Amino acid sequence: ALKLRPDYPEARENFYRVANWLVERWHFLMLNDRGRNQKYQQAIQKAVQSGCNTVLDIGTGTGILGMCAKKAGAAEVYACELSKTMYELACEVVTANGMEGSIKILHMKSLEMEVPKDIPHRVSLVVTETVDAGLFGEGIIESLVHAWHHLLLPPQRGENEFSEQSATGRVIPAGATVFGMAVECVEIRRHHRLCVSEVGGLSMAATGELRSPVSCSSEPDDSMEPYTTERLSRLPGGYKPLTEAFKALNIDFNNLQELEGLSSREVQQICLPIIQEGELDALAVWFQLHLDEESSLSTGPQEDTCWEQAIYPFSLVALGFVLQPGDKLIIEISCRDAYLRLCSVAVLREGHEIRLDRHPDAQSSGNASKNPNPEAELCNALACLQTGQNQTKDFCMLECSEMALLNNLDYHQSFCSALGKLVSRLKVKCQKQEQRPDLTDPASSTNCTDPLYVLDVSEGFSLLSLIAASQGNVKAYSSVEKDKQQEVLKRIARSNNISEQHLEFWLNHMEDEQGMLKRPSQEKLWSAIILDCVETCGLIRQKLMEKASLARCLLEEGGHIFPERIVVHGMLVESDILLLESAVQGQEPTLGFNIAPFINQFTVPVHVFLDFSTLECRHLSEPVELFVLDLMDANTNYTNREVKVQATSAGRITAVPFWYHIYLDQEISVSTLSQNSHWKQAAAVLQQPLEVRVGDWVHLAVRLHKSTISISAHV
Ligand SMILES: CCc1ccncc1CNCCCCSC[C@H]1O[C@@H](n2ccc3c(N)ncnc32)[C@H](O)[C@@H]1O
Repeated sequence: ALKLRPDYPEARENFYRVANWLVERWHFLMLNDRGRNQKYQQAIQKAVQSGCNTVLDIGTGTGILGMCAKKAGAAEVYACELSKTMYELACEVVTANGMEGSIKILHMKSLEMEVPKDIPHRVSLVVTETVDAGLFGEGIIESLVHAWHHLLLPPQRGENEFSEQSATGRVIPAGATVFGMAVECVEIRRHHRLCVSEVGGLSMAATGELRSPVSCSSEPDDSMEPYTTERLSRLPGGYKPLTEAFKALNIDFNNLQELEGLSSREVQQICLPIIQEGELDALAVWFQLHLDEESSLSTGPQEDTCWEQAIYPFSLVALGFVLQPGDKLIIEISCRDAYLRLCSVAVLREGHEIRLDRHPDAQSSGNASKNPNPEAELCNALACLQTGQNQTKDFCMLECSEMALLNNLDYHQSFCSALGKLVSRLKVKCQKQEQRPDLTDPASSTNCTDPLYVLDVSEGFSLLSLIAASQGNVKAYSSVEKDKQQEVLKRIARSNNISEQHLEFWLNHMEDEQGMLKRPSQEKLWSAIILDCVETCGLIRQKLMEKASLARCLLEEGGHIFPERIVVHGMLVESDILLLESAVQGQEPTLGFNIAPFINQFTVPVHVFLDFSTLECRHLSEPVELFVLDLMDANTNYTNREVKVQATSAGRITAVPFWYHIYLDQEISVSTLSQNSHWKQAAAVLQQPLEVRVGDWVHLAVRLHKSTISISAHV
């Protein structure tokens, strides 16, 4: 659609969302990582010069590694790519670099490839970088086992073998070493477990077990992810190592037996001394990719690498459980279902062991007197872990952003105050009408014992309906849909003396947005409607203004929409990392190959899921108000605004990060940039960086069209 009508705004907005999805952001980071590209190039050159002259690039992406092999003089180069978009891109890139005749690119997964159907004979070299932050997440083990069986010449046997290199197969990278470390990190903790005992005046004692989608149990459960990923060096508040980095696993990609044995390797336990006091929040995992004997790439947190680490959050032990120096942490490592799984199973403290695999209330803190042989106790603790018999099944799963929202006390306290103000204001109004009924308008006669109606159409898990109901004489409607989540709300309501009939559930997924937004009943209107305005990624929710105008018609006299106003703030920054994550910067980082113009078609002008508080950047201006959205009065809204902002430092403006002050009423507001906000921020990346001197006035053209913010700048 964009190719046909480049100015068509809907296509443009959808393209951004689609482009973000089609081409993963790490492509830009990878291609801009000159060090990585050069290391791969050198390893490939050495292999080709030593005789590997038929090459297969598995997961070619833009084709860069295949082109390296060709340029190094390989006689035959093949490449395969499972993503259609990347396959087509690779074809364009190879053609643009004059190699279309000499690299055969296949749009298929390597596992489907056969000799001679897809490639005429077995190759002597496979290059690939099909790895994710957890190493195995892109299926590299399975791909290499298949490659050794079907696509590669047999490996070199022993040193004395005289067969020349070209008759033997080899893989680049040659192998990997996986490292781990136990960390304390509040930022991880608040995204993966409930950290508060009371929220918005509601006790959370009755919630039951709440879990994020990341399970650290060694039991593979399809609804859970084995790990999440974070860039430890960029987490707000940082992290605290609780153990030295330990070597978790070594794998040789040129050893088929080792590759095949990986998933049946017995579970490994290691015992780690705690080096400083702290709460066990997660295990962080990274790796070294050994391209060959000489060079390797690392994804470690201490490197200046751009890669994320795999994070295994810990959530089973009671909050406030502090590890002490002298403790020993027992960790279990397994990769049975092709995923690397690590979990902490026990702590050895002064001769007795504290099991970490049970829920706190089932804690049997054996002690030295009762437990003469802690190791025996530990072994049977681990044994029972194998069967997973002690994983409590009845828990409620929340997204990480929902868990962080639940832990956001300021957000809920603000709503509690704003709703309280509205409810008392409406009650006073009603009493006045009761004392002096307006005879000219019989409909205005209201019975003040009737409850007020409040509707919460927040996306996902939300406590706001309960907070409304807890104001007294309020009938609250919630759009929470999942059964388990509704049960949690009911349990919280009961334990906070909110009667069942003051809480109803409406389903949010009615066929159209009108479906959800209706009157509470024929003769009633809402006193308050709570809308969800900003997505976790930092963008305005789609169709927000339509929903707001619909909601306004459903309010009773004096009723209110929450929030009533959203003020968008932003500032001018110079940020190289944002450039590196959004577009390939010329030909130089990509070894002189002409790749940038092709992959940069997928550049999106707005970058999302940013942590602005830890983004490496230079501030070139003060924060400035960019835009105001009034949800209570549509007439004051506009779609364009010219904002002038003065540069306070000289530099090159590359982006305009923005965030929101969400006004619940005239005085009470929450910021999406606040310290324990569950929101991330977004940034408009400028088409062309803009040089400014101190004092220069920069004109920003801010446009909001269908919830998509676009910003252009000129001096
Ligand atoms: C230091 C490396 C690093 C460390 C941590 N995080 C990121 C990185 C950077 N590498 C990320 C690559 C990750 C994606 S893999 C690259 C491309 O290959 C494709 N594919 C994947 C498997 C596969 C297959 N069997 N057959 C054909 N194609 C295949 C994907 O469709 C993708 O386009």
